[in-house]
Amino acid sequence: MAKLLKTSVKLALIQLATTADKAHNLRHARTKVLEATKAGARIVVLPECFNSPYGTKYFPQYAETLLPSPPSESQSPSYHALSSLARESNAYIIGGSIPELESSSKKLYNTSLTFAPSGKLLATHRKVHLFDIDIPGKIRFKESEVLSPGNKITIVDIPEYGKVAIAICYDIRFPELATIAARKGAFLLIYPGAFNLTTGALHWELQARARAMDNQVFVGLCSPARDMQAEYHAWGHSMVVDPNAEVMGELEEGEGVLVVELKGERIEEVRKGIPIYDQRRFDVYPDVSEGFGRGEE
Ligand SMILES: NC(=O)CCC(=O)C(=O)O
Repeated sequence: MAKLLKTSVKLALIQLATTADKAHNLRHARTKVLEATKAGARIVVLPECFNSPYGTKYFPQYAETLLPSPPSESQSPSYHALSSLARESNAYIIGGSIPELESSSKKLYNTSLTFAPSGKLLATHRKVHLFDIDIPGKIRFKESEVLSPGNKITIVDIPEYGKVAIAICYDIRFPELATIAARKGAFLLIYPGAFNLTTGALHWELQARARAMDNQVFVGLCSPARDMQAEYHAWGHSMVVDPNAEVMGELEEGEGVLVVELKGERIEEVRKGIPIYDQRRFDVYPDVSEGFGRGEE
């Protein structure tokens, strides 16, 4: 069987301290990404809403239309900063997420951009499941008040390494997305995400380890650093989990860079020991398997 992760690779998660100053956030992201690539990282991930504060009132104000051509740099500063950073650092950059304004429909999305070391945009993922929750006395948040949902699963094929699936934060709570990506051959599920002090304590690590365990793949969750002066208090604790659901590395709540080496043979080793991947009984639950695919593409 061909290895899903073709060769070992260093993955970095940047737990960035974000501010209300977008230009500062972009400069600061550059410094941290270069720190990670100096340590050997080849795939670098930024957090959800890395260029703006996280909050529905901020999304319209910080939103950018994605315009690749150079004269549009002032309209798409984050797009261009990420593209040139990928070139400068010679790494694959999974640019967390940014508020996006789709120019024709005027709709807003929470969107992740992934760039190749050439600076080329490889994929965009618009958050599919909007974060709409209401836990009395704890937290109410309704992304759907201003954002529209995306409608696709995002998998990036990196020729050197293999397939990486990208989704955003609340998307992690929907295991179908992860399972479909794994059945399509992803070796790594990446979730830029900003959980909070209520749900972070309960479910952040649990979700990461569950998605890794169910699918026997690597999982990376990348949060902004916690800022108790901000309106939204991010959980932090960015982490990488291995295909056996073991935590390979985790940050605390402050700013930090986590670099972890993903070993090429680990997925097959785990799947050999506990072969659930090949033991699924699609004959017993064919409705569930619809759309999951029967193997790698
Ligand atoms: N930004 C988000 O989608 C937050 C998701 C979250 O906190 C959760 O509990 O789920």
